[in-house]
Amino acid sequence: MSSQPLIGVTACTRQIGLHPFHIAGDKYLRAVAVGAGGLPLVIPALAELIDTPSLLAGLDGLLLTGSPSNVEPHHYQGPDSAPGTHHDPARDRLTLNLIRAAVDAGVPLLGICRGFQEMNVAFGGSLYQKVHEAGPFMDHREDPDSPLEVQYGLRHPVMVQPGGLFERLGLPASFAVNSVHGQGVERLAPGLRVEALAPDGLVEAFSVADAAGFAVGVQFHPEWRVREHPAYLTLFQAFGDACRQRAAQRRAML
Ligand SMILES: N[C@@H](CCC(=O)NCCCC(=O)O)C(=O)O
Repeated sequence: MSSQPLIGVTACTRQIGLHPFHIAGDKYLRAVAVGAGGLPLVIPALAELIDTPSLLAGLDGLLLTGSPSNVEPHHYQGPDSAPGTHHDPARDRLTLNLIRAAVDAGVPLLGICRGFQEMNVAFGGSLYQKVHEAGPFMDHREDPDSPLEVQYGLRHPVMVQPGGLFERLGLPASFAVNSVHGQGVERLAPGLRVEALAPDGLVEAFSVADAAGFAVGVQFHPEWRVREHPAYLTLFQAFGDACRQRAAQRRAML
């Protein structure tokens, strides 16, 4: 039997030419393999065709990817989006339920950027639709005209909050991260514990306080060059360890 845990990776819907596709970025799939040591399995945004309990029973972990699209604001009772905002309602339909079910089932979970925002919404939190217009915050968006290396380069530190999972994982009190998002956590959902903050006070990471397994969301992108950044690697390795533990439990039950 394979020692690689099977890790579901959420897909976005995308029209390519005349055809609709379900896609997941290469960097997420590679980070699952090289950072977490897992076998990535892309999960299409086909909520109506997926039996969630059966899917979760076959998974050792779940990675919620980032995306240029934004969660539709009606999911958090927010005002309508500005005209032209990119949404992906099929992805919302899948992920918001899947997140709650995964945590209930003890499936290890790592949410990145949109995935982190989805976790907050799934548990009853709300989002700033434009962080840069919301008050004391810096502009957390990338410059879309700069090379990818620059867009995903280190932009600001995050401050690890004492007494939490990040501290137990041995992450330093402060480390530098990238920043590639326009939205952010406004009201933190009940049951989420802040793990790290940006210097402007924006929530950059949380864990699900009473989750049976690893359940972490990060606003930054640890999948980017995961092997080159010690804190990114620590997060993916901890996620992979939790997935291997679940895989061993699942095998023991066979
Ligand atoms: N659209 C949201 C989430 C931002 C996000 O996930 N960015 C990543 C884009 C592409 C990728 O790296 O997968 C927001 O703007 O806050």
